[in-house]
Amino acid sequence: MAISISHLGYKKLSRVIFEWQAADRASLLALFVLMEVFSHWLWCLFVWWQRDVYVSSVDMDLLYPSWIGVTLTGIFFFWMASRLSPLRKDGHSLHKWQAVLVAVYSIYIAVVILVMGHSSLVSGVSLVGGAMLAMMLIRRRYVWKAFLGHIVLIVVFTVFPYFGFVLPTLRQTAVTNANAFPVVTYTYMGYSAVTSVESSIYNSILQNSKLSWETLSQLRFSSAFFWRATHLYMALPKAIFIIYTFRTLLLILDASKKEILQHANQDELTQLQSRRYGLMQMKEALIAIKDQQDFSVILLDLDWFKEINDKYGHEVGDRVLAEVAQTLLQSLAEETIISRYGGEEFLIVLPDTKHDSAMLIAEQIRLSIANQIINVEDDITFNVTTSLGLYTLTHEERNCIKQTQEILAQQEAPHTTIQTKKAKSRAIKFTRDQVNHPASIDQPPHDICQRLIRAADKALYEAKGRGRNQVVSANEMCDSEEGVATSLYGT
Ligand SMILES: Nc1nc2c(ncn2[C@@H]2O[C@H](COP(=O)(O)OP(=O)(O)OP(=O)(O)O)[C@@H](O)[C@H]2O)c(=O)[nH]1
Repeated sequence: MAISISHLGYKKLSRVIFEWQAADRASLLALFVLMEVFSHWLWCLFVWWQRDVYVSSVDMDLLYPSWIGVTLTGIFFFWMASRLSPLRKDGHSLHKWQAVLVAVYSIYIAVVILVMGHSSLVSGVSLVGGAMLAMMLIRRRYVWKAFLGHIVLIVVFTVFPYFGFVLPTLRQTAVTNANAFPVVTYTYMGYSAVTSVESSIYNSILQNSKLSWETLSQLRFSSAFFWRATHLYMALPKAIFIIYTFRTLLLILDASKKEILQHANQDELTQLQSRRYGLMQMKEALIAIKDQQDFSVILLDLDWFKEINDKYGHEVGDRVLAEVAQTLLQSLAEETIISRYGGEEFLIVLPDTKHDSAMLIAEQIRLSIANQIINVEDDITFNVTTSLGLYTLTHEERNCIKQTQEILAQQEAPHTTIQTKKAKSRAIKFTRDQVNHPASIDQPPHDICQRLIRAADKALYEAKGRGRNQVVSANEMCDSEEGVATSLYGT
């Protein structure tokens, strides 16, 4: 393998395997197959060793050619595992080798199922599990084709006997005496034969309702027990291994999903929420707000930031942004939504905060940042100032919006209730789009976040115009002029 794996822990090792090159993963699959073939080889050795015991359960004439077949297949996969890794750069022949690998393995497994007898456990695990494992490690197109071919082979083998073809099977199959113990079986057993074998085993083991070691050791003479144990031996280690690999894959997927979400939701430089995630959180907070609660939004922009960049360089500019973000995180409560809205602009959402409290908080933020000393080098320090625009959506205004939504909804209906003229005219524009997108009148208008931010932005613009390093409230501007109100309620 290309990577030394001795020092890697379980999780790291799992991740490393999925980051391997295609050729290394294909040779890993060849090695897994080799392990499986070797376990089949050991089974043949065991049966040959105990041939006196199993001569009545296993067709010994077929055991030897099967054993030779298993040995040759094992040598082939051993050779293939050693050939695949050096193929890393040659994609074309790698594809060819992958196709050969799955084709030979599919035929091998089909023959194993055939000669071992149709155990649903072995065929199920091989068909589904083998395909899943191979899809993780080599080209999916080949595995898919092999999977379909495998299904065809199983169907063909199943219907063959109905056309008079005798297929070879290692299993001696015919019940000669189901009541004797040890039971000798020669045919493929039907349900009633299996039941009688089970009950004779049960009666023999539990003599006088007690477990007897002597009768327990006699179990190995039972053909039914032997073949069940064989099928478990063939299927279970493979099933456990495949489920383990799948679990590992899912763990890696979970970790990757978490990483991707973190990248999408977090701004890398400041570690604050990204603009998209901040807006999403803001909308959720707006939906969750209770009847009597007010909702405040602050837009904060660094003053003369271009000059800082020009004077000290972009790296220092980046550090300023990161330090301002840290100040925001430290000075605001946990439920506050803080996101990087643009280059040097931050959006702060204060759910359940009245206008006066929000003004106090904004003023505190401004002071904290202004008092923060930025060190460029040992002897060079400076301060940055910020301008903040604030807007508070009061619960009265929200009620007004809600009422207007109701008015517009009722205008669709034949009977309308009488509403105050003022509320109607203020809110009608705000909710016009909502009626065009009729979700629910309990939901805020779909672009309400943009409108609140737009109002805060007007106030921010005003703060810049008044000389920077100050907080301006859009609500106070709203009381003195119509501009902000129009931007909030208009389109
Ligand atoms: N270092 C750094 N600079 C950035 C980043 N994003 C935006 N900027 C810079 O921020 C500056 C913003 O400049 P302006 O929009 O003119 O604003 P200003 O200089 O702060 O002036 P006022 O906002 O009017 O006080 C630009 O020079 C951008 O290049 C960033 O991530 N890192």
